[in-house]
This record gives sequence, C-alpha cells and structure tokens, in this order.
Amino acid sequence: MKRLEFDGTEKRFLGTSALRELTLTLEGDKIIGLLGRNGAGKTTAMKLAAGFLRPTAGSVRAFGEPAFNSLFASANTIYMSEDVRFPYTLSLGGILDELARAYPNFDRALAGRLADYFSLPSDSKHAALSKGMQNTFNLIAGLAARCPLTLLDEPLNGMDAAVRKDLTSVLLKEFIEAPRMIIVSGHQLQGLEELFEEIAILHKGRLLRHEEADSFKGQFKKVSGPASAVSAATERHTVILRRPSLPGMEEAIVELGPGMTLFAPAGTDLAVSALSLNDAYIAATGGTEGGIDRVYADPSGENKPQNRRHPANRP
Ligand SMILES: Nc1ncnc2c1ncn2[C@@H]1O[C@H](COP(=O)(O)OP(=O)(O)OP(=O)(O)O)[C@@H](O)[C@H]1O
Repeated sequence: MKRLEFDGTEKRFLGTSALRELTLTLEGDKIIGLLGRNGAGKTTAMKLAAGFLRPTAGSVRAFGEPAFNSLFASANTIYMSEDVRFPYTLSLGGILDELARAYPNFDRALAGRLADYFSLPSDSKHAALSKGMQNTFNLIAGLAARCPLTLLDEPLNGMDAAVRKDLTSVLLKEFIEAPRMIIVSGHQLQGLEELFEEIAILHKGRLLRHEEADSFKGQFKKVSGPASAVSAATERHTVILRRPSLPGMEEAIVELGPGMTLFAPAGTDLAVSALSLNDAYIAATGGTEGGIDRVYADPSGENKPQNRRHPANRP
C-alpha cells in the first residue's frame, strides 16, 4: 500500500497557487526531507497530506485513501509544526495524556521522560512556553505518537544549537526504535541533512526534484582556482553560481550533466569539492549566476542571470 500519493495535486488560495500539478509518491519507512525556499508550498503539501486541507484539483491519498475526510488516514497520521496549538486549559502533562488516548502507539512514558529532559514541566501551560520550547514540546509529542505517517513541519525552528543537536538524535533514535515514514520539511536543514534518505524539493509550488539524498548531493560540485581553469573545467556542466574570489581566481558551483563527473586535472591549481546537502539544495533552487554578489556588483540590474536553462529559473 502506498503511504502517500499526490496525483496532479493543485491547491489554490483565492488568487494564489500554492501547489501546481504536484505528482509525487512516497513509500516505505524512511526519513524524507521535503525541502524548498520560503513560499515553495511545503506547509501546504504537508497539510494536504495530513487531511487538514482539501485539494483544489487532483488528489492526495494516504494509505490508499483520500487524505481529506478519512478517519483511517487521520488515525495513522500526525502533523506537527510550531503553529500547532493545544487547549489552553490543559497542562503539558494533560496534553500528553490526551494525545496518548487519541494515538494507539503513543509512548506516554517516553514523552514524559523527554519532556523532563528538555525542562518542560508537566504542570506548565503550552502558551506560557517560549517559541523554541513550544516547538520542542510539539516535536516530542509528534514523535512519541509513533504514527506510520509522521509529518514534521520545520521541527527545529526557534531552538538553540544544543537543543537542536539533542532533538536530531531523538529523531534518529525514534526512527530506529519505531520505523515509520517521517517527512521533515525545512528551508534550512540545521544538521538534519544526515538523516535524510530521500528528498523532495518544491520550488514555486512545483516538484523540482525527488530522489535519494546522496545521489542528489553528488550532482553538485564546487570548483575553484584560476579563472581560465574554472571556465575550461565547467564548460560542459550547468553553472549555477560563479563569482570572483582572490584576484584572477574564481569559484563556481556546477550541476553535473547526467552520468558526468568532474575532477581537478593533475598539475593544475583547480580544486573540486563536494557540496553539503544544504548547499546543493540551495544551489538547485537558487539558479542565478553570481548569487547575491551580482546585486552589489550590478546595481543597474542589466546583467540578468544567464543560466535560463536551469529548472529553478523557469517562471
Ligand atoms: N491560507 C492561505 N491563504 C492565502 N495564501 C496562502 C495560504 N497558505 C499559503 N498561502 C500561499 O501559498 C504559498 C505557499 O505557502 P506555504 O506556506 O505552503 O509555503 P512554505 O514552503 O511552507 O513556506 P515557508 O518555508 O515560508 O513556511 C505562499 O505563496 C503562501 O503565501
């Protein structure tokens, strides 16, 4: 049974198209990164998957059933984000008790231990917590529910570095302890990138990429060295960003053509290095030569991006 299927899914809000013709099938127990810049459509896709929104056109199916209005799908799905609010009258402990009643796999004891570890007192009110603490609590609750389809919308927003590091470990431990499909959205990966087996990138409401994280990452390289050597080495690839570094030197980020590789020729000063998943995804969704430096170097705006072939540059 397919866990989650978007088929020609469109979602419009009055005049805005949040998602356009999204066709994407996700299967199996794995941690999947749903990536995209601000406004790409990640939250909309997650809320459609959770059955909170009805698609304008096309369909969204979870566990083989329409996600919207399916009791079976909603009993097996949990969506968490920093915007999820709980009844004001309940304490944190009370919220965990209620969630344990709603979700059959909810590990109430573990949720309590995690809440203690992250200094979230059982008798506190959710609304009285700081933003980062609210999001920490929401993530604990979302993971302790152990739902077969777990949707975490920007789960590390607002957390300090130490909490982020701990919660990244919690996410991995939880996945190992109770394998499920965990979809994590974000525009800043904040250390989560090592967890992703698969990624889907949304860009301006459309699916830009869907593939294994390692294979995606391997398609991008950073090339730096003398300008002429950088030009020669990158001419057969899609140049995403190119900028001067030291005098006479340049650095470029390229996307390799299918089946192509790029090595620094022996005896040259050219350096070729891999990109992190975070940088590769930014490159894939950036697509303007020169990056922010171009704005400062060319105040007239006449020197428009040259790389119109890049998918991220399509209107
Ligand atoms: N309820 C709404 N009413 C009107 N427009 C909306 C609504 N929800 C989302 N949008 C629009 O749909 C588009 C996609 O928004 P969405 O929140 O899904 O993106 P996102 O990728 O999650 O962005 P971010 O990373 O900034 O949270 C945006 O242009 C947004 O303004």
